[in-house]
Amino acid sequence: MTRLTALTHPLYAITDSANFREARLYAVVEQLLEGGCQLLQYRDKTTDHARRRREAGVLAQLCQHHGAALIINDDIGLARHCGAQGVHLGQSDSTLALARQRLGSDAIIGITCHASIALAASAAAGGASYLAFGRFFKSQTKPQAPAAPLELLATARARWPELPRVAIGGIGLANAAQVLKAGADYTAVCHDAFHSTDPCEFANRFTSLLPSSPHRAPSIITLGAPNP
Ligand SMILES: Cc1ncc(COP(=O)(O)OP(=O)(O)O)c(N)n1
Ligand SMILES: Cc1nc(C(=O)O)sc1CCOP(=O)(O)O
Ligand SMILES: [Mg+2]
Repeated sequence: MTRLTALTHPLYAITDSANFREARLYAVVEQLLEGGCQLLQYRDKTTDHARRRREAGVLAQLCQHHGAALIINDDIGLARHCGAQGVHLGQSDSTLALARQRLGSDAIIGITCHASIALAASAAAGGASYLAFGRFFKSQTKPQAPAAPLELLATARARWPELPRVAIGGIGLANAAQVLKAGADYTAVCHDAFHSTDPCEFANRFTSLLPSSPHRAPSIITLGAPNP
């Protein structure tokens, strides 16, 4: 029987693969996982397929060891190859339907919706596991990403209360609480997570940023179960 794990930690770490590769990448990821991070995205925009396969394989093992979920950015084939729990797809990537067909009903499939409720409606209707909105702040990793207002998160929560919302773009310890309060379930963080002097402590500090409600919203990703 599949063991279900509720991913309650609000940090969704995204690898800074432009600056961290192989051993240095694994070292930071291990610390983030030790600090409680339960959701990791491998985002590497290169075409070095051998290294990408190697790194994704090691990250899959590290995540499994810590009970965390590994999501692969853009690449459904790599997600299948390394046994990741899902993929993240943007508007110019493969389709949600193809990802669902190739990865199955339990897979976590996240969709970039930028600042658009119309894109979110299409992702929700197509069976997305989470909706990603952003960029909310100035991003060092992707400065050209289109900006989004924080109010969007409450609008999405009202319309799809059970569909997890991920916020992205320039998020760190200084503004994550604001984003969670505005209606995000998860804060996706690349630069600040990988450039922290103590990634374990960085991840750990996100635990105390959760909104004070004793019951987290129903929109929590569960590993091993179709979502939402
Ligand atoms: C959690 C999350 N949200 C948004 C993105 C951006 O995806 P995309 O628009 O496909 O851009 P790239 O990341 O592929 O450059 C993401 N990766 N993760
Ligand atoms: C990959 C990505 N996508 C974004 C979007 O808005 O779609 S912002 C972004 C970069 C996130 O990294 P950082 O935490 O360093 O800002
Ligand atoms: Mg993409």
